[in-house]
Amino acid sequence: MSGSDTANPYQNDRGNKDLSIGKPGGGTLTASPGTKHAMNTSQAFLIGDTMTGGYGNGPDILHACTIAVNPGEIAVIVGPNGAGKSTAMKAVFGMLNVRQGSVRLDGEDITDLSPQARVAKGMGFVPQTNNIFASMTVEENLEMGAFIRRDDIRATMEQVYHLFPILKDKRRQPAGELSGGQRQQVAVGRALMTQPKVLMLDEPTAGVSPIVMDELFDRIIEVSRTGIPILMVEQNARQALEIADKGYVLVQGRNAHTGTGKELLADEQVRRSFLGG
Ligand SMILES: Nc1ncnc2c1ncn2[C@@H]1O[C@H](COP(=O)(O)OP(=O)(O)OP(=O)(O)O)[C@@H](O)[C@H]1O
Repeated sequence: MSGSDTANPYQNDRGNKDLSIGKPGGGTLTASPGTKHAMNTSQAFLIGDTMTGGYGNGPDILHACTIAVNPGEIAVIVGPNGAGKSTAMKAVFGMLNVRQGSVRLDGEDITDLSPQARVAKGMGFVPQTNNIFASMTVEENLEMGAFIRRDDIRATMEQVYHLFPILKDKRRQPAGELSGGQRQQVAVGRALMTQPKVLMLDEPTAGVSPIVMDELFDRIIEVSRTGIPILMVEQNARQALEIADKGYVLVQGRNAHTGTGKELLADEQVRRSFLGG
C-alpha cells in the first residue's frame, strides 16, 4: 500500500464531520476532505504489530500478524472461518497473550496492559455476542457504557442519539426487545459513550439480514466520519471491503493480502479465493 498524504494523514476521503465523540491523538478532528490514506503502518494510530500468540498455553494462532488503523479510516479484517480474525482483534484488545510483536496506541506501547486499562486509554470494543444488557433500557445501556467517566455524559448521549435516531425513540425500552440490528446499534452506542479514540467491532453484522447489514454499515460509516478509527472483523467480506479504507485478509493467522478495500476487491486472487469469484 502506498499513499499520497497531504494535510493530515489521519483523515480519509469521505469528508469527516466532527461530532467530537472520539478525540484521536487527544485533539478534536476537523474535516480535511480529499486526503487519502495514511499508509505508514508502523506509525499507525493503533497497530497490532507482527503479533504472534494464542490462547493460554495453547498453540500459536497468530503468526506475525499485523493489523493497523488510523483516525477517519475503516479497517476491515476478513478471511475464511477459523483464520484468526477475532483472535487478532482480541490480541489488539489484550484478551490473549502476544508472545512476540507489540500493540501500540497513539505511539504508546500497550502490549502489557489489561483490556480494562486499554479502555481507559481510549479503546472501545464491541464483542460479537453478549454486548448489551438485555433487561436494561436502551438509555441505561448507554449510561453503563459511560462507566469510566466522571464528567457530564449528556452531550455524548445526544451525539449517540444523533448517530442512531432509532435509539432515541426507543430509549425507554428494554434493549432485549429491540431487533438484531437495533441491538447492535445499542452495543456500538454503548462503546461510543466512553468517548473512545478507536472503535473495534467484532462481526457487527453477524446474524442480521442483508438490508439490516447495509443499514449498519451506513451507521458505521457515519461513526467513521466523526474521525474515530474503526477496526472491524467481518464475515461479509465483499460488502465490508466496499466500505473499507484498508482491508486485511488473514489466512491461518497470517496476513495473506493487505490493501485498500478497492484494491482487494479488484485483486483476482482475492476474488477467486475469498469472494466467490
Ligand atoms: N477461546 C479460545 N481458546 C482456544 N482457541 C480458540 C479460542 N477462540 C478461538 N480459538 C481458535 O483460534 C482459531 C481462530 O479462531 P477465530 O475465532 O479467531 O477465527 P475467525 O477467523 O474469527 O473465525 P470465524 O469467522 O469462524 O469466527 C480457531 O482454530 C479457533 O478454534
